[in-house]
Amino acid sequence: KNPSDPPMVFHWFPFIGSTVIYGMDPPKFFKDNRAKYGDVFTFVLLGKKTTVAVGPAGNDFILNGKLKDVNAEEIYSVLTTPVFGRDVVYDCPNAKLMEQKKFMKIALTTEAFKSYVPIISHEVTSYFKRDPAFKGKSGIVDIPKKMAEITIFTASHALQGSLIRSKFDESLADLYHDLDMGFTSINFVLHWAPLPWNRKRDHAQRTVAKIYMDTIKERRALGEDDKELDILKHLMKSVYKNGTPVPDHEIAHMMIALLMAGQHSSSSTSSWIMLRLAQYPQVVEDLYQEQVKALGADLPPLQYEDFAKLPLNQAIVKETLRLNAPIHSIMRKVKQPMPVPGTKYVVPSSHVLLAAPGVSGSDPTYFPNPDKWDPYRWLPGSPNAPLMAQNNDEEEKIDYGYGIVSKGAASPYLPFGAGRHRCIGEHFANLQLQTIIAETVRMFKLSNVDGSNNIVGTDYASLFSRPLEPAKIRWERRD
Ligand code: HEM
Ligand SMILES: N#Cc1ccc(COc2ccc(/C=C/c3ccc(C(F)(F)[C@](O)(Cn4cnnn4)c4ccc(F)cc4F)nc3)cc2)cc1
Repeated sequence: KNPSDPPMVFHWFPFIGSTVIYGMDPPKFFKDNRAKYGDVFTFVLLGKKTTVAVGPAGNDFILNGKLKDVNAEEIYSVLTTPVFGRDVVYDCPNAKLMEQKKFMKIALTTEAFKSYVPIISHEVTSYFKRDPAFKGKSGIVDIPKKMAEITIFTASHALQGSLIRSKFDESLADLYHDLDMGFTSINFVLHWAPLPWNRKRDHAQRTVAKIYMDTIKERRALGEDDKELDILKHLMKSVYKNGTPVPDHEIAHMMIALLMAGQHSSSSTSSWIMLRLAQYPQVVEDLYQEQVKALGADLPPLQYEDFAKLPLNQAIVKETLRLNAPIHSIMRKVKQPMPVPGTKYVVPSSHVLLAAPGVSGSDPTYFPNPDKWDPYRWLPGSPNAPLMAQNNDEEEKIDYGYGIVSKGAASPYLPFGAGRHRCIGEHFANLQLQTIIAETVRMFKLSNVDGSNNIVGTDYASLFSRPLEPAKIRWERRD
């Protein structure tokens, strides 16, 4: 035992270590061990020594780690490459990922977002009108299944274009399901195993990639007639710094990556949002009134500019992501010994680093009454207002090759990560989720089936934490 090693969480068995107790409830595991060992401690996760560093300093240490010290692709590639396909995201040097993120981010323009709002609105309202679970005056529905469908339709149509969206009504839906079976945290370990779902995953990956490549050819043939502002169109025109145009198979694989990212994060988050609104029916009424006051009692069709006038609608997404972020653990391989600033610890190169931004998101130092879901805390004048470590304009900014991002070093609220691997889908996700909320509260009142203000527990076993199912809520159509 090296005196500079961070403290080790007590465990009975080698290899298993603390895997099960961590996997059951990661936030509780982090909180309990933070109380015992402080902000930096090591635990054994499936045989790997995993050093956790929590709090704003821990977030900064890991998320702003230097390329020479920390590596994401060594951890994630075994999970993502079989699903996304080769040569993209974690199956290529980081410099290439930075260029791929630049291409994706450039496509997500304000002009594109303005075109997305009517698309997302229409997908939501037509879904609620045609789905049998929402027939009649009121009813009870298992909401996660419905939100998974709504998010795949809205994300595929907006981000991938109407041609891809139309294919989700046919073959793409089942193929997506097979691909999704391979996107599980079990594959962090058993990615190599010839398990039945891994064979289905591989077949689905090849078939979906081919659908994208055929669509690319279709749209090339359309030429200037093709007016849609989706990412696929933009990637077809993208060229790497070394002069190479992005190959069709890489475009297809990036589109699969974006589909998986957008789908899992938004379907989990939108499910949590619906469950929170059912937990607090008064908030649904406040959201409805907010729209009436800001947009007029006749509630005209939503447009991009409206969301700036709906602060409570925006706060719903922020507060839900504070307590129910889909990614609870961000991991990096340590490449060379890393001294932890302000401590005597040095993290050895055999360790994996784990950042858990959600820990500071639930820390009373920054969020008074942290365990209460209170969207009003993000609006001026709330007693539970966040005590941010420092305000945003002082925050350090940096460009890793895909645009200026805040280092987020001091921020206790990082549901979209920070630094080189920071999310590029944040603005799309916010637009998509806010549109879903605004359309839903126009059509329905929501409440818990038993009228209580309880909420279901979290399933941490899957790759993205999500509500334990079934998660039923009661809806009532507004007359
Ligand atoms: C509520 C929605 C979302 C949340 C909470 C979320 C969260 C995150 C987080 C925490 C990271 C950092 C991962 C790491 O550091 O290892 C990340 C990265 C990323 N996300 Fe998202 N995300 C969301 C939606 C999206 C969407 C809609 C897209 C695509 C359209 C997307 C694409 C990406 C990409 C490309 C990265 C970069 C990964 C890297 O550089 O290694 N995300 N996201
Ligand atoms: N016993 C037991 C037992 C033990 C442990 C456990 C559970 O332990 C863990 C540990 C870590 C994790 C990590 C989650 C994780 C990381 C990366 C990714 C990702 F890469 F995939 C993503 O960031 C996703 N993303 C980004 N934005 N939106 N989505 C992404 C990036 C780019 C891209 F283009 C597409 C992408 F979609 N996805 C998820 C999850 C569970 C259960 C049971």
